[in-house]
Amino acid sequence: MRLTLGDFARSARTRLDPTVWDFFAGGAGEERTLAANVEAFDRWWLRPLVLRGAGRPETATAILGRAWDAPVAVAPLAFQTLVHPLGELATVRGTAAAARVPVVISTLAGRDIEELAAAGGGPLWLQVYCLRDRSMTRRLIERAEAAGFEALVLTVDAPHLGRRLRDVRNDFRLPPGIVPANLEGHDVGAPAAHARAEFAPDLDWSVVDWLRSVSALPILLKGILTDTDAVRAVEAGADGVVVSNHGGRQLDGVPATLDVLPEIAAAVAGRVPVLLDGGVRRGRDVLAALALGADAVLLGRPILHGLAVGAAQGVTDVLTILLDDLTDAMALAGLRTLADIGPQTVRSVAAGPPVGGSA
Ligand SMILES: Cc1cc2nc3c(=O)[nH]c(=O)nc-3n(C[C@H](O)[C@H](O)[C@H](O)COP(=O)(O)O)c2cc1C
Ligand SMILES: CC(C)CC(=O)C(=O)O
Repeated sequence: MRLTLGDFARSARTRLDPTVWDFFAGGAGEERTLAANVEAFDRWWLRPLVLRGAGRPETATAILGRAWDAPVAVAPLAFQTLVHPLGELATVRGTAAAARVPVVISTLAGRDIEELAAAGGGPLWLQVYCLRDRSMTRRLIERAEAAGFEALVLTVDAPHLGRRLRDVRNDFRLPPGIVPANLEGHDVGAPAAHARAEFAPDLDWSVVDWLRSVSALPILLKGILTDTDAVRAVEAGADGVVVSNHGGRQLDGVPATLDVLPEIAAAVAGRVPVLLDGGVRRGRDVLAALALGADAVLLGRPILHGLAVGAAQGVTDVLTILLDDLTDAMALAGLRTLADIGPQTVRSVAAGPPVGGSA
């Protein structure tokens, strides 16, 4: 019986080729950051308040003026046809069956943008890897906007791919036929070499103006890890930031996203939404992220695990488990709506026993 996202991870592992598993599961370098993302959530306890009439809590929220059923969206994840032939199509349908929340479609998606927009799912956002070929990047954005995508998520932490040692050791290559469907003529082969050849390695802050000049969609910057860059993002006109270390896949040795969230939320000071990804696996993780300043979180690898186990139904199951767990945690913590969540909702494990508490 699969009751947790960990159960889905274990089932997925038995179904996938070990080198494909390594590509999904792995991180850069010694994977310190990868491990830290998950561990960070265990450094917080929850502080429940009783007799609050919480009943069945309401998880709905609004981000960038759009209603979401819950503060959990699907992170951009490249090459989903590697997991299941339906790839992103199953993810879009499976997500919509669980909740009305956005799915962020990767620049390196395995299915056509137009096909995904026609799939009858919920809101779609486009993740942008800005390519050396700006005209191809622009065309991708224009197609997404024409198809009804609602936001752009520019990934800012990947001038090239981090050094993922599992992939180096496995000499990992995408099988023939696994291609980025929306990048005509791109035959990826080895992902790291493809990224070195095709991603713009020299982006600076002017890229935000460029994006603004080619699209009217809201622009979020994904991969912000400092208050300095969060302020810069807001000043550059970004409509939102995603606190992310790319699931530990880029620069190993950067902190867990949850650890940098408070400084970033304080610097942004409510001017734009703050999203977070990395290591979210339980309802209480969502609570902790919101308590420490996030407006919503993105879910990464567990979506791939759901896809591997049961295509669209697997994605639905993964999201349903997480959202039921969130509702359960809110009810038990006395939180009726997301507005009840704040710094008072959590307590640092490191804080030790309360001063003056009985021994
Ligand atoms: C297999 C895989 C592919 C990914 N592809 C992309 C991508 O195309 N674009 C991007 O911005 N981030 C990509 N990411 C990073 C995720 O969007 C996200 O930041 C990360 O997975 C969140 O951490 P989690 O997996 O611990 O939930 C990818 C991550 C994985 C594991
Ligand atoms: C191969 C990619 C560019 C996708 C990926 O693995 C990532 O972004 O982490």
